[in-house]
Amino acid sequence: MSRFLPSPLTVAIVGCPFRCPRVGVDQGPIHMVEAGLIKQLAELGWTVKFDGHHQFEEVNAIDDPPIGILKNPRLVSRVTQAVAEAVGGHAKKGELPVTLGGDHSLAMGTISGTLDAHPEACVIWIDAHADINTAESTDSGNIHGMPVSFLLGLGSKIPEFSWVKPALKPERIVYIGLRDVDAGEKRILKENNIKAFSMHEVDKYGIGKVVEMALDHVNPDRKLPIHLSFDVDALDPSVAPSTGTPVRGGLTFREGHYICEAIWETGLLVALDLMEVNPSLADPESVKQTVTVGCSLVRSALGETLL
Ligand SMILES: NC(=[NH2+])NCCC[C@H](N)C(=O)O
Ligand SMILES: [Mn+2]
Ligand SMILES: [Mn+2]
Repeated sequence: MSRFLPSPLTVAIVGCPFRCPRVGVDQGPIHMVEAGLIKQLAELGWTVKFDGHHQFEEVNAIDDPPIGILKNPRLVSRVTQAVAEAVGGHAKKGELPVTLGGDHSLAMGTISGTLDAHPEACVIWIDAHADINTAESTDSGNIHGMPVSFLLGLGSKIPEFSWVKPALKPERIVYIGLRDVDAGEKRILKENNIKAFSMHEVDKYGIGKVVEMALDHVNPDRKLPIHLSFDVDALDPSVAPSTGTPVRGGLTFREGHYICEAIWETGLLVALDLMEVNPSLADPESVKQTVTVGCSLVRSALGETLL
C-alpha cells in the first residue's frame, strides 16, 4: 500500500558511506548491502535500483578549516548537497529513496531532497538525540548534531550552507526515542513548539499509542507524505551496539520495528533514512547484529509483515 508511489513499486538505494570528519571509514551502508539488503527488498516485491555507493573522494581533498567550532563544514555541505540532488531526483521519478548512512548530517540532504519533490511532506525522526543544535548552541561542533536546525532555518546563517532551504516547518517534524538532548536543544525544542516523544513517553504510553500520537500531531488527516529518518542509535545499545553515540535506555528491537511497520501501514511513506550504522566501532559480532537489525528495519518500513 502506498498512496504516493506508482507501481511497480521502485526503491532507490542511496548508499552514503560517509562519516565526518573521518570520510570513508564508515562502512555501514556497504555492510548493509553486502548483508543482502537488495535481494531482501526484491523478495518483498520491490524493483530495486542501486548504482553503487556514493564516492566522496574528490570532496575529501578540499581545504576545510573549521567555521567557528563547526568541523568540516565545506565537506559536509558538498556531500549533503549531492545527496539532496540524488534523493530529490529519485523522489520526483516516483521512486522511494532509501538512504543508508553514515553520518546523520546526511539528513540535511535527504530531507531537502524529499521536500523538493514533496513540499508538504512531514518528517518522523527516530533518534536518541534531537540533532537540532545551531552553530551557536553546539558544544561538539559535530554537524551530525545539527541537521534539523539547518532544515528549519534556525541559528545564524552560514554562507557555506546557503543551498539548504529552510523548507521544514516546526509543526511538520516529530521525534520519537529521545533521551540525550543537550540543554540548548531543549530550549530550541520548546521555543519552536516542536513535538517530541522521549523514552519517558514510550514507557508511559507504549509504542503503539506514541506512534499514533506522533502521527496525529504531524499528519492529523493522514494525507501528507512521510519522510522517516531513523537513527539506529534510537535502539538500545544492546540491540544496535555499532554506532557512534550510543545511549542506554533505548527502544527495544520490537519497538523499533513497530515504528517502521506502522509508518508503512499509513501508505504515506515517500523516503527513508537508516543512519549511523558504524561497523568500525565494535567487535565483529556486534557489527553483524547492528547491520542485521538495520536491514530488518528497512524491510519493516518497506512492507515486511510478521504474518
Ligand atoms: N547524529 C548523532 N549521532 N548525533 C549526536 C549528537 C550529540 C550532541 N547532541 C551533539 O550535538 O554533538
Ligand atoms: Mn542519534
Ligand atoms: Mn541522529
